[in-house]
Parts: sequence; C-alpha cells; structure tokens
Amino acid sequence: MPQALVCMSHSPLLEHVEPPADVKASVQEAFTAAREFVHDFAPDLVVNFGPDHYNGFFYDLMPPYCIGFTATGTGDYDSWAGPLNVPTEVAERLAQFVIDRDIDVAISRAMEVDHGAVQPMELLYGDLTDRPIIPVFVNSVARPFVKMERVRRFGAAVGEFFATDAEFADAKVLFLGSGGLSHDPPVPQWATATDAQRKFLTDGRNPTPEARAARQQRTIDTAKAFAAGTASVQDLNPEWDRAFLEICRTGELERFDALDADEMDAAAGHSSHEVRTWVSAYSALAAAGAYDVTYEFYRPIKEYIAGFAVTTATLR
Ligand SMILES: O=C(O)CCc1cccc(O)c1O
Ligand SMILES: [Fe+2]
Repeated sequence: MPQALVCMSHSPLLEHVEPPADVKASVQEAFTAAREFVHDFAPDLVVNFGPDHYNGFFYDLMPPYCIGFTATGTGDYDSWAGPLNVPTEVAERLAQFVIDRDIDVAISRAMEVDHGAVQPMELLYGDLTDRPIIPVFVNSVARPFVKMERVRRFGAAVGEFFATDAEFADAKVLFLGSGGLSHDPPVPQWATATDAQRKFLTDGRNPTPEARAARQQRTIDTAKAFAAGTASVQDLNPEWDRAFLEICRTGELERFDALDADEMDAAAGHSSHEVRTWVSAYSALAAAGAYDVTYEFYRPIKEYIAGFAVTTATLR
C-alpha cells in the first residue's frame, strides 16, 4: 500500500473560539483518527496540497498551482514559522514530470506557506520537519480560477509521478489536502476590496505585527458573531458539503468538473474554493488505482467558520 490520503478542513479559530463541548470533542476525535491513520501508514514523504490566504502568494504574481522546492512557514495565527523539510531534488523532478504532462505548473525556490497549508501537518505530527514534505500550493482564494477539470488533471499528474517513478516504487507517500468545505470567512476579494485592501492583496507580504494582529482579531470577532447569529457571513452549506464528500467517496472524480466557481461562491462561500486542494489530493491518489475512503467526519461548525470535514483513504 504505497500511497494514502488525508484531506481535512483547517481553521485558525481552533485555538481561539470555543464551540459547544460535544462539538469540540467530536473534532478532536476526528483529529485522533487521522493521527492514528498516518502513524499506522508511516509515510516516507508527504505531498501537501495547501491553499494560501494572502500570506505567501499575492496579486503581484498569482499562479494557479506552485510546487515548492524549498519553503518556510509564515507563522500567521501562530502556525509553523520555520523552514520545511523539503526534498528539493524530488520536488524538481516532480515539477519536470508535471510539466511534461502538459500542466504548466509554477515553481518556487523560496515558497512561503501559511496556516492553511501547515495546520494539518501540525495537527498530525506537531512538527513540520517530522517528515520530508513537498508543499504544493493550489490557488483557492484569488480569482481568476482555472477550471476544476484542470485541478483534477494537475493532481493526477502529481499522483502519476509517484505511481511510476522508480525511486518511489517501494516508498510510502501520503497525499494531504487542506481546506474547505463550505465557508466564507472575512478574506477580502479583489472585486469588492477597498484601495487599502487592494494594496494588501497585491503587496501584503511581511505585515507588521500590529497589522497581522488586527487581521487575526477581525477573523476571531467574526467567528464569534457568526456563532452568535449576529454576523453577516454567508451560511455554511451542509447539503453542498455532503454532495462533495459523496464524490470523494465514490471515486468518480470527473464529477468534480461540474463545480463552477461562480456557483460555488453563491452556494458555498468564497473560501469553498479550498476544496481544490481536496480535488488535487484525491486525483493524485486515484492516479495509483482504485481507493476506499476509510474514515469520514463532517460537521458544520460556525465557531470555526467551516463546514468541517476530515477524511482518510487508502488504495484498494
Ligand atoms: O484569516 C484568514 O485569512 C482566513 C482564516 C480562516 C477562517 C476560517 C476557515 C478558514 O479556512 C480560514 O483560512
Ligand atoms: Fe482557509
């Protein structure tokens, strides 16, 4: 069983806003299940499909996907702030393979990854350097978006590399996807942003501690208000989330192609695009063969501003 998958929502609010005790306990149980899964699997390498929230990628140069050859955590919301343990030579060969499959992926030799990319690894391993990891950015927040079909093909190309590369014939690779499902946290969008917000979206790297703290407090305040029913935040959409999870379960991944960005905004919120990391990760796993989803947790959680899901999968 050389490959496996964990896909999970993330939320920087996990440590900042308290849902009811039973809800919190159920999420912690899901994390425990995922942790046991990865410890049993014991991957030699993690391929980490992560989004970004204008901490590492900005509108000065916004690729649809990017493979990191070396990478550092930005430390937003107290997430991982140091270097990642990236096997550069493998990342380089992966990028060449993907490009040869006609997917024009960007690369970075100094990638910056935020809470959205590192939180699953922190929850599963506690330490971003515990395993060799290849960080793969999948744009999930900054329009324009490529079609979901392209995201699926991108993930499949990544998966094909590990399914066919001689060096990985006996290696265990974990595909990790982070984000979603339905949610609409207060991340500015270009189309409706003020001039000051547009400057941040374009040129917001390395914020002052004050600016970062203000941004984080705004998210925390919004989450508390959303849970109290007083925020004008778009509702979570459990139906949409369950339909998405159903596609993951069936393995009929071409069905993801019908996900349209405008419809997703309307039905599931402006951050629902984070499921692009899931589409990539599931497609990567499916490139090696049929799989089974072995664990699924789902709960819409306003305190975390997330249709919160955790899934694990193994090859059949
Ligand atoms: O502050 C931000 O930029 C967004 C934080 C955030 C909140 C809820 C769910 C998420 O997935 C998320 O990323
Ligand atoms: Fe996010």
